[in-house]
Amino acid sequence: MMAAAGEPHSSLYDTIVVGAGIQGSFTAYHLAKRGRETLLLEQFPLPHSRGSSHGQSRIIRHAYPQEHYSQMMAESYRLWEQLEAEAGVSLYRQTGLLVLGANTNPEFQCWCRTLVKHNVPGKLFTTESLHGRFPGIRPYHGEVGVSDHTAGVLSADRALRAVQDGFQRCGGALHDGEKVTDIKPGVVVTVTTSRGVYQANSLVITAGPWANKLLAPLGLQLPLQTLRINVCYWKEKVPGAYGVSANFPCFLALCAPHHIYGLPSNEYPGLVKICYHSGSLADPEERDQLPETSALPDIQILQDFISKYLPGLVPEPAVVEHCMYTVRGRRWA
Ligand SMILES: Cc1cc2nc3c(=O)[nH]c(=O)nc-3n(C[C@H](O)[C@H](O)[C@H](O)COP(=O)(O)OP(=O)(O)OC[C@H]3O[C@@H](n4cnc5c(N)ncnc54)[C@H](O)[C@@H]3O)c2cc1C
Ligand SMILES: O=C(O)[C@@H]1CCCCN1
Repeated sequence: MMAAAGEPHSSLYDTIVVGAGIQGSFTAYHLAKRGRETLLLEQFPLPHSRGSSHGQSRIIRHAYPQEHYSQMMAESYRLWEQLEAEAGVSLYRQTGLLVLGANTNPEFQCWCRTLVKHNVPGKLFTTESLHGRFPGIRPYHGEVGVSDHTAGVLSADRALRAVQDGFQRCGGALHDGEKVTDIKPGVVVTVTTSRGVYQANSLVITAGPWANKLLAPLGLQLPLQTLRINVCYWKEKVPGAYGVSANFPCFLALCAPHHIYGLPSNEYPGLVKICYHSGSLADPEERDQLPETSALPDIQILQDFISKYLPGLVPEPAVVEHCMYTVRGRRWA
């Protein structure tokens, strides 16, 4: 249980942030760095694995088909570097990212245009040069590739800890195991929790999959859906063959209805994290209640992909963890 850091000099905070996932934690951290009296409220004792920010790894990349994401990334990399320096920890490991697809695929062409437009260092691979550079990848249907050399792996859990510690170092108050149960808007907003009542000049809600639950009593709903994601890890037939030290990159394969993505084996030696960028509708309060529908199609899609494209992996998930996505409608947030 995180100790509640220094309480504000007055009973009124400048800002209350609801939700200490990566979004809320960074929001609170940058507010406190700017001298704002900030309270960060988290319903579960930290660290926890119920939301979207937990786990060992995330991909960071410049390459996004969504223009606005690519535009934000230069500053994002700089802010990550700043946090690493302040926290004295390493959070980012450059591995490069390979986007795999058919060169006739409009989405693949969009990725290539984005990389060129933002002068992202990278390389185009023919089917032959792709297999030559990445022997562990079999371009099953003659796919080609384009790489983003700046991409890499962020240590997710370590990043959360670093930014929450930084927030408290800047005088922020972090209350975990304290659920927000009521919000009363007004010139001063009043926030009631399972342990107290607080007031602030402004409120930021970064509740991830729980956002609409918090907004409902205020008569607000966002067009969001929450999905249960299977975070699958697959065993290397030759340990290390798909590892960071074998220069295996993060990858995104545009050869399924939704993306399939993977990271080089690192956090669990001998196991490679490869997931399907979709999942089943789930309430965050009942995330692991299996849906009535048939066996999990995403795992079957992954097994089929791995059998065809990544012959050096055992096509049976060795470990399956879970995470939540919050997506806008059927399109991805
Ligand atoms: C499997 C998976 C892989 C991903 N891979 C990548 C990747 O490679 N690269 C990338 O950039 N992104 C990736 N993402 C997306 C990224 O992880 C999420 O966008 C991000 O973690 C969302 O953070 P958040 O803070 O919005 O949500 P969360 O982490 O869910 O945080 C919300 C927090 O609010 C708290 N909360 C909710 N209600 C209340 C309440 N009433 N009172 C108090 N606290 C409350 C919750 O307990 C939770 O801690 C991935 C996500 C998943 C699930
Ligand atoms: O955002 C990312 O980079 C990864 C891969 C794509 C799906 C979501 N997670």
